[in-house]
Amino acid sequence: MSFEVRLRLSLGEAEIAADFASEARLTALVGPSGAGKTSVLNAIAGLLRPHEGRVVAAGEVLFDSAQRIDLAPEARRAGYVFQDGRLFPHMSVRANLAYGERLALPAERWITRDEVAGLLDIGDLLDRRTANLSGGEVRRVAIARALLAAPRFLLLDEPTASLDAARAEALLGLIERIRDAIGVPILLVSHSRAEVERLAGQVVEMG
Ligand SMILES: Nc1ncnc2c1ncn2[C@@H]1O[C@H](COP(=O)(O)OP(=O)(O)OP(=O)(O)O)[C@@H](O)[C@H]1O
Repeated sequence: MSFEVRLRLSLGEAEIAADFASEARLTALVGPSGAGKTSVLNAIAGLLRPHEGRVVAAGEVLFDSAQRIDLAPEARRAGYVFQDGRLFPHMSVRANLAYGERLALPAERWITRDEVAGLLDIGDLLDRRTANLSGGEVRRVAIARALLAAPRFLLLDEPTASLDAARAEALLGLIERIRDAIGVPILLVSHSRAEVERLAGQVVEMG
C-alpha cells in the first residue's frame, strides 16, 4: 500500500477530513481551493496533528490515534516539496543539497548528488545562490534536496503552479522519471486536470 489516510483535523474554523487508500505509484489529491489538500500533506508529514485517524505511508504506520502512534516529523522520512520550495536563501544550491543529504544516514541513501543533479538537470546551478533562481529552478532544486534525504515517500504540493508551459512540461517529465525509475510512492496535489490524467494511477477528490 502506498498511502492509507483516514483523518480529521481542525484548523481555526475549518474542519478537514480525508479518507483514502491507494496502491498507485503516484496518487493525485485534487479539490477546490480551501478543501484542505495542503493540510492533509502537512498531517502526513507530521507538521499538523489530526484529532483522530490513521496515516500509513509506504507500509509504515506514521499516526494512529487509537494505538497512540504519532511519529515525529523527522522519523516519518517524508520528502516534502512545499509549494514555495523553502530553500535556504543564504546558501548556495550545493549547500542546500548537502543539507538534504545529511538528513539521511549513509546506509539509507539511494541516490547520489551527481545522479540527482543529472536527473533534475541542475548541474549548472550548483554554485548559484538560491535567492536568485527562477521558480522552475527552485522547484527542481527543492525536489533534488528532498530526494537526497532518502525519503520513503514524496509529497509534492502543486509542483508546476506558476510555471510557464515549457517549464511545467519539463518538470512533469521529471516527475514521471522519478515515478518510474525510483518507485517511492508519490502523493501529488494538483489543480491541473491534464497533469493529473498524465501522472496519476489513482485520483482522490477532496471537498
Ligand atoms: N493555520 C491555519 N489557521 C486557520 N485556518 C487555516 C490555517 N491553515 C489553513 N487554514 C484553512 O484551512 C482550510 C484548508 O486549507 P488548505 O491550505 O489545506 O487548503 P488547500 O486545499 O490546500 O487549498 P489551496 O488549493 O488553495 O492551496 C482553508 O479554509 C484555510 O483557510
